[in-house]
Amino acid sequence: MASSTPARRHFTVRVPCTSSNIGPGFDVVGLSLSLYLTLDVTIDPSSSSTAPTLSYTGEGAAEAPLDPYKNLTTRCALYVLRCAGIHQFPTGVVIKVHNEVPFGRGLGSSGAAVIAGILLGDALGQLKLSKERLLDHALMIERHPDNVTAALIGGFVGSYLLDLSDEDSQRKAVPLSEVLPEYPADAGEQWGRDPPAPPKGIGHYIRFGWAKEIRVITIIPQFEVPTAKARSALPDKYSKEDLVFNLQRLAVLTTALSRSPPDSHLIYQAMQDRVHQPYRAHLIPALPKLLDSVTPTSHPGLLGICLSGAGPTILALATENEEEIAKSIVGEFEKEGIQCRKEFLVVTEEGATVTEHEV
Ligand SMILES: Nc1ncnc2c1ncn2[C@@H]1O[C@H](COP(=O)(O)OP(=O)(O)OP(=O)(O)O)[C@@H](O)[C@H]1O
Ligand SMILES: N[C@@H](CCO)C(=O)O
Repeated sequence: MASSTPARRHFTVRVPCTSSNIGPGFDVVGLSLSLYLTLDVTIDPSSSSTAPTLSYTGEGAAEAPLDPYKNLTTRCALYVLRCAGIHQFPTGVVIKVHNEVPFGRGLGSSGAAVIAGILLGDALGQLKLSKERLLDHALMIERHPDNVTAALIGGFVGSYLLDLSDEDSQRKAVPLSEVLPEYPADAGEQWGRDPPAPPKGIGHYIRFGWAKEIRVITIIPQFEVPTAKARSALPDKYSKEDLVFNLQRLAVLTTALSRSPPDSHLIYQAMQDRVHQPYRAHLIPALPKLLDSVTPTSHPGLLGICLSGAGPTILALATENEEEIAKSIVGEFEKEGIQCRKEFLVVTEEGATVTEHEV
């Protein structure tokens, strides 16, 4: 019997940006927000092109590699395919990327790129992996679960990663997003060795509620802080007092943000942090001043303020007066000679999506 030619396909992958930590929840909580990384993907199996053709518009267009073996998203897709025993991309893949998520600002651009790549690999291989299995792959690439879990699941999410074995945590064949700029030479697809599939069920998460009154203000400075640099500024050990300080606040915060009407005094205090922000202050000049001067007393309507992810973006939560709050934060950055853009964002109920279109 003659084998049938694979059908042409057209699908869209859409992944929200994320703000992680929300003060005390370092590497634990993430919030998915309404700036998106979108891939428009067509597959024409009759094409002679073996490597995907990538084009890219929007944030990061000048930096993002268009070589599919170097680009973070397509490397993640290839990782998923190879874990499933599929050694190459299908022929005739054309990917048009449009990105609204600024690079290196603390809004989860790398997490969005990783989730987009995992979903791309799943869709290209028609693997139909479960959300849990998709997350396993993402967590082998971005080892802190906060951004990738919120980007995949949507909403306000808490998560943890099970301890990996020494062998799993050191696998060179995984395209680690913050550690390696690209696959190490001996893990390239032409070497033909497929990476072992990730261990099963390594990421566990829960979605929290989000009070409908809470609005999200992001102030995005015009400079980047690479996450790897912001993580290397952190100490290896913490005092018992500082850990207890954060644990107490995080326990209160996850429920406080779900209650209507939101209690500004409870939330403001519960968003204080001693685990990452103090150690990153030298990377974001206005940060200490901002955290001290923008309060529910000085700015009625404000609920809390913190560094978004590894920074430099500032996340402020408020029930009203968003314009005034944003203006004050922008003003503090301007005093340091730093220009910013402000975005009033919405918490996305839906996480990452893949939509197949008729061709
Ligand atoms: N859409 C994308 N396509 C390709 N590479 C990307 C994309 N988005 C991000 N990256 C890569 O990830 C890097 C930024 O990742 P980094 O972890 O430093 O910051 P971030 O994810 O924006 O911030 P945070 O993790 O604090 O939220 C970029 O410099 C780029 O190399
Ligand atoms: N939790 C991470 C988020 C950045 O990706 C950090 O603060 O380093």
